[in-house]
Amino acid sequence: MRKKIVAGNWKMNKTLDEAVALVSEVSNMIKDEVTSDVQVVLCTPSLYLTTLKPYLEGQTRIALGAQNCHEKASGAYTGEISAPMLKSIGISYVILGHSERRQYFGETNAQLAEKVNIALANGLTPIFCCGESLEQRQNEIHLDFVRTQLTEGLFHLSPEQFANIVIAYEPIWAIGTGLTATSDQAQEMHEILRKHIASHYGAEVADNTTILYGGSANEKNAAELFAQPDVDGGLIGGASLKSREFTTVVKANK
Ligand SMILES: O=C(CO)COP(=O)(O)O
Repeated sequence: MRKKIVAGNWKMNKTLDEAVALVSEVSNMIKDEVTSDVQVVLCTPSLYLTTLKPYLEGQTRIALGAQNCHEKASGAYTGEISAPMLKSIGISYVILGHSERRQYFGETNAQLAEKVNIALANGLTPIFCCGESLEQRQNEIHLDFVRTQLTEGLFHLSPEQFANIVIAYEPIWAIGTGLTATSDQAQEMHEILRKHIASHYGAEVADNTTILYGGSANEKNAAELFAQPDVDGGLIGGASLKSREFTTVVKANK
């Protein structure tokens, strides 16, 4: 049985006081209202992770995650954060290859393969993002494009390593636009990705891989998206910045 996950990607939002308030509210709501075994991951700005950790003490259902890490362990990379640093503060998840990182920071599949390696070597679970642009979808090259992102970013891993990967399918045209993929579009891509994983690692590994959907997922559409057989949860941007809305999304992942 694969894990159900709802992860919040806060991106570059919230001051420290706001972050503490949001984590506290989410923690209380989840404690009181969520009975299912869904794993919640809060990917806050890295700057706050150490401060936020005590606010989740004893809260088994919520983990903290980073939004990126560097592909090297240490060195002269001003402004960067490494996987060993995240490990040293007890962080368990890291988003890798978000389309905003690919677009604004030029991250490539080859570089992401290195980031995945160092994240795994430090006991972090990568949430590996993939997804096509609107133009690629209109030109009907989106399936191949996303399959290649997985092949080049992940398929060098052994089956044992791959078992620690979470995939997030985030069509770029749906991110922050209010334009969600329909549940059929999400299911179609998730099924294709699972088959692609099966073609390389076999059906058992593919069946056990958690594949999240991201892109304008919110309290209104989450239940329908999560009801799709190959959609195991969500990577939530805007809707993770409000405690009530995010908790409603978490509860939708039954
Ligand atoms: O990029 C996303 C999560 O990583 C999705 O963002 P939105 O939910 O704001 O569209």
